[in-house]
Amino acid sequence: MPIAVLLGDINVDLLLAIPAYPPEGGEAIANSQVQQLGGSATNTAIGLARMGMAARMIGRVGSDAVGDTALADMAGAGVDTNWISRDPAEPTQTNIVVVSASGERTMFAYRGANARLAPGQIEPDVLEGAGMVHLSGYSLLQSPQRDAAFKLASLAYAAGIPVSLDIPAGVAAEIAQQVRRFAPMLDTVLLGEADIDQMGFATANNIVALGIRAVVVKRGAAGCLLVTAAAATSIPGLAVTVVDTTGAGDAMAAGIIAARLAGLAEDEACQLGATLGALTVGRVGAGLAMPTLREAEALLTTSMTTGRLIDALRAWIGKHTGR
Ligand SMILES: Nc1ncnc2c1ncn2[C@@H]1O[C@H](COP(=O)(O)OP(=O)(O)OP(=O)(O)O)[C@@H](O)[C@H]1O
Ligand SMILES: O=C(O)C(=O)C[C@H](O)[C@H](O)CO
Repeated sequence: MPIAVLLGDINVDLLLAIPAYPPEGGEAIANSQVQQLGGSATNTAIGLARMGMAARMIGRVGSDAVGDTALADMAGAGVDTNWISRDPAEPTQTNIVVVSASGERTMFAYRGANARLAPGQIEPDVLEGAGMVHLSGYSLLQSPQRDAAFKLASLAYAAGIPVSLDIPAGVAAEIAQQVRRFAPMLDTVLLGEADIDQMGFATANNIVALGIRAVVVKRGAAGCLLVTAAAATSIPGLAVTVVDTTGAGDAMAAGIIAARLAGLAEDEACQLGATLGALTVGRVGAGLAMPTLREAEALLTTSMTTGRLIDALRAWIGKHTGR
């Protein structure tokens, strides 16, 4: 099976669940505190590993203890960490993730070592065995990390390897110009419904018109919309109790990439993405909390009992567990 190569942030998320936001200068006492591995592309890499896929991560952490833990956690989950460098001066990014009573996340971050990933770190052999390349939208925020992302996308495009870009909630307007610059090299773009307007596109079809083969519009509890030049297909959301929305988009990307690498159709890939997204909002955080194949199968079985996707998931499980 071809592997996925991912470029983006490697973070430690400090998740604080608060009952309500305080006024500026006030204090919110959290109901709980969880510290765990995070970073959008890292979460997607772990999600892919949880699906039994091979994932190679390109990124940068600090020369600090949290960087050691992040690398060990990723390697322990089965992600190839050989293309991750250490910054001698900047810290591993730590995100304060404030989760409100409705489960919505708001983040505070210093980008530290992530932003210092340089194009010199991207050698052509990073694409050895690659079937897909995935970029996190956070990697388009600043150079030199953005230049590294551009170099990787250019190499992949030249080699005929499809490139996907996930645009996380909150940064769309900031990276709108960069998305247009990267567009000729992109195969698939995932973005939130509200981001389409914020980026000045008005409709998902206008993004497709840039030459992008598939646009996946993330719609929270409503699921997602797959838009190609030929059709728009709605994939409904699965019913779950929302605990924390952190990483839902990252999990969705993992499902889509895994299914595509496994040769499933585009709408089935989105269905698996929506399943992993729904499972993720039902738990605290992302990182090592990314759903497994068995969890995806169990949730999908409650909404559909037959079909190629379920068969494929069962075959995957059989292959990885000998069941
Ligand atoms: N409340 C929910 N119920 C069911 N499915 C959900 C829910 N929230 C998200 N999902 C699934 O996960 C996908 C991605 O979630 P969402 O739309 O919140 O993306 P996002 O804003 O990019 O997330 P993030 O940036 O926090 O990772 C949705 O398209 C949907 O399929
Ligand atoms: O990728 C980044 O830089 C993020 O801010 C993502 C968060 O760390 C978090 O894990 C949610 O995706």
